[in-house]
Amino acid sequence: MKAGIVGATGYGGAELLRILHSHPEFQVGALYTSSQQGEAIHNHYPHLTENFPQALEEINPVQMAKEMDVIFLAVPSGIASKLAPQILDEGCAVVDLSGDFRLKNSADYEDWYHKKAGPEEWIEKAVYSLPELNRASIKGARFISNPGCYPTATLLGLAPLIKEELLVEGSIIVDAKSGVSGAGQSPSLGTIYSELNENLKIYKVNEHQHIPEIEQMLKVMGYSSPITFQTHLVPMTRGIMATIYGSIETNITENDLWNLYAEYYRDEPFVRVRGKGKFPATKEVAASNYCDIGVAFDERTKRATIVSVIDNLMKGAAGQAIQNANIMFGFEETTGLNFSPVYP
Ligand SMILES: NC(=O)C1=CN([C@@H]2O[C@H](COP(=O)(O)OP(=O)(O)OC[C@H]3O[C@@H](n4cnc5c(N)ncnc54)[C@H](OP(=O)(O)O)[C@@H]3O)[C@@H](O)[C@H]2O)C=CC1
Ligand SMILES: CC(=O)N[C@@H](CCC(=O)OP(=O)(O)O)C(=O)O
Repeated sequence: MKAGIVGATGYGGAELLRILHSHPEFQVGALYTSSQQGEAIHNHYPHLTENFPQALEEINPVQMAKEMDVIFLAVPSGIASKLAPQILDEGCAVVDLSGDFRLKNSADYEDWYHKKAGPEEWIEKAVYSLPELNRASIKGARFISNPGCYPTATLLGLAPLIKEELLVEGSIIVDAKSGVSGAGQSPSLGTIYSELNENLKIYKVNEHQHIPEIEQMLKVMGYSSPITFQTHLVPMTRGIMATIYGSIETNITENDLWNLYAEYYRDEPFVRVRGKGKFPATKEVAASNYCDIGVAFDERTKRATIVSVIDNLMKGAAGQAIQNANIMFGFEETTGLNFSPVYP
């Protein structure tokens, strides 16, 4: 299968290349760029020297669709909404890493992303794919909308509680933290060293574009109240930790909660539930496609605390995109993704 990558010079693109380099089923057919046509990728990323000799090509959706079996869009939101329809119209499969086709309600997209939504027809056809929660709907799809990084950590952390209808409506609070690679490679004041180093900042308070994405999926799963969701920038390169709080009125113990999570994720290759009293750290999933989860229940406050960690560029972006592409094309879901985390 020939895979083309648009936005290969970005962080998500670089991770796609790292995975595809040793993927037995997908071969990197072409790399596309809006700014570096004719250059070799190793001029931008010396760590890829000799891995990908082909020159970066200009973005021509019709041509790309003719030459590739699947196109990964690792471009900013607002760009994918223009490219994806043209590629799909030519019959080529697309996996979109951006937020452009995740929200089924265009008005929500325009409110939270402050950009014009893509064509209604393709918003409807896009399959929002978090495999652990809805892998059945991915098989046979041609257009995958890959979930956001924070929603992946949050929804995997919440799913067992939502499925068992244990959470009191309106009680979910998510305190999420991300490494700076989550903001991509383009420099900005907030991401320069002197602003980040020895610092911890909250951002997009009550305005984060991932709030409607999480709420949309929770609704499908049966929980319809709004959530409180806040994001913080941490002076580290990779990783997301979502610390999730929710009230439980049913009579349960911490042991019950742990058994629920262990059972729910027992057969999932990429979700690892920590043992009782143990909580994951971001480094324990670095550069891997794992989501690691720890759970606790405070019998005094009747509140559950769920800690969910992922690598934002892997399970939060490129890793999950390949996982989805594997399912879409009928390959073993874990193909090319059996990385142990990098530690320390
Ligand atoms: N970083 C993360 O942790 C996550 C990112 N995402 C999403 O994935 C997508 C890629 O993110 P990321 O790799 O971090 O971003 P980067 O900013 O690192 O890279 C984006 C790439 O998009 C290309 N690009 C920029 N403008 C245009 C344009 N007008 N037309 C076509 N291509 C353009 C650029 O490549 P060139 O100049 O070569 O064209 C650039 O390298 C985004 O939508 C992001 O929101 C999703 C989950 C997590
Ligand atoms: C640290 C950091 O800035 N993270 C970014 C993640 C954005 C992202 O991945 O955007 P979409 O999923 O919406 O495409 C943010 O919080 O906006």
